[in-house]
Amino acid sequence: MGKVHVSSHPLVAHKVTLLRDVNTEPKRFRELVDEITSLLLYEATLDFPLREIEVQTPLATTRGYDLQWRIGFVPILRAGLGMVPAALRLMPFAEVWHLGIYREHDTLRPVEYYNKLPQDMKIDVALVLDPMLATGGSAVAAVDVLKLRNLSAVRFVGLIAAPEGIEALTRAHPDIEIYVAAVDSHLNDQAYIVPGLGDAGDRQFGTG
Ligand SMILES: O=P(O)(O)OC[C@H]1O[C@H](OP(=O)(O)OP(=O)(O)O)[C@H](O)[C@@H]1O
Ligand SMILES: O=c1cc[nH]c(=O)[nH]1
Ligand SMILES: [Mg+2]
Repeated sequence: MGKVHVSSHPLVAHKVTLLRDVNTEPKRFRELVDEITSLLLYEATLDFPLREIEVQTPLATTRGYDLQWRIGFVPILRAGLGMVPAALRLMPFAEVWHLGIYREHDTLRPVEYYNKLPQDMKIDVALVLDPMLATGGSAVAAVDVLKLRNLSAVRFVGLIAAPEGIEALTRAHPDIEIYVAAVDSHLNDQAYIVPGLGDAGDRQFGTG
């Protein structure tokens, strides 16, 4: 059974507050997305399995560790793109599999528009990256895509979630782990997260 991990790190709380602020400009907004992603990924990888290896220091041979899992990042376009640099900085050996999904304005249903994922992804764990978990439609669709490729170890890493999104994602995929910086109050009548931060894609890329 998966679990919902809501960060209790003081730096995350501080940075999410700046991220929410309507006066935060796209440049600072992108920096904050990057900084919070680093902190969340620290938490999302805490239990990754290790394999013992030997390492030669200038003085001696000693025990060292290598990560056992091959890691893939699955950013959901567009807004998930802003989480990729931090992810690759921490895990430069990981693969990045882009998935284009947008939320249709009227129906709020997820529409997949870019997917070049091969049937055999040759990774052991997928970290789905998307700042917002609102109705959960986009995240559920992304995990559906991964499960069709027989990936069972999937973690969702996001910045802000609505209770409705958490409920939808855990109901559709009870086995996945969810890592977020904050869980907000509710969705408004256009399914925006309240208080939230507005449109994460528009705020990063200045398109609002
Ligand atoms: O949980 P949901 O109700 O599916 O909503 C969340 C989705 O909405 C946003 O993307 P959006 O559709 O705005 O696309 P964009 O990233 O291209 O702006 C966000 O980045 C998620 O992918
Ligand atoms: O509040 C929301 C909901 C969906 N997508 C966003 O970018 N923000
Ligand atoms: Mg958007």
